[in-house]
Amino acid sequence: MADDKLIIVNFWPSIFGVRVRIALREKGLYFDEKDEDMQNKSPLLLEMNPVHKQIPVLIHNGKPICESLIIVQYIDEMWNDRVPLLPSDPYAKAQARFWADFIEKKIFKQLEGALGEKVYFGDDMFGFVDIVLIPFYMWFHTYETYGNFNIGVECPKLIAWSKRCLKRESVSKSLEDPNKVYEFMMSYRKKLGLEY
Ligand SMILES: N[C@@H](CCC(=O)N[C@@H](CS)C(=O)NCC(=O)O)C(=O)O
Repeated sequence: MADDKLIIVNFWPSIFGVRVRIALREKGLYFDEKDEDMQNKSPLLLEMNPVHKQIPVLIHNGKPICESLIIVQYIDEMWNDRVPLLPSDPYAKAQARFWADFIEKKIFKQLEGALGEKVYFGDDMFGFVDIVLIPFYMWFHTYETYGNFNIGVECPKLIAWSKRCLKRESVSKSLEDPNKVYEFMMSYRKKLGLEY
């Protein structure tokens, strides 16, 4: 639909918001974004997501869709005439949903095993699981610094996969600069009175 109006209610460092950006860009869709002040949520956010009052919310022609995984699946179903983000085979689809759910629990090491030698999580097809996981990349530097570990040493295949994903315009245009995210975290912790 050419006259679709799409708005993401977002907060720029959010991993969840980036998923929505990537999915829309994979489908070649134009969207606007409204950045929220999370300390002072807008009436729009409270109206669009009255249950959780969280970003991201995708507003499609005035109607809100909440929860990033649900939003990405909505985008895939709504624009099913373009590159699919989920496989059509029910078993492969169930597997993709399983790993997306798993990512929500953030267990990277086992994801390294699930990726194996594949180009993307959906074999040659960049899709749902890739979209759900890649936004964490912009936080890797912050996790590593605060957690004092090196993701590249622990999970080299995940890092190589991240680089492949970053070659896609939908991903590189959607992710924020990891240094900017780190600076945001530092100033946030400072504001909370934490030393480091
Ligand atoms: N399960 C949600 C998580 C969204 C989420 O945690 N959003 C955070 C920002 S990254 C938020 O809005 N926090 C504000 C709050 O919880 O009051 C999703 O996948 O969309």
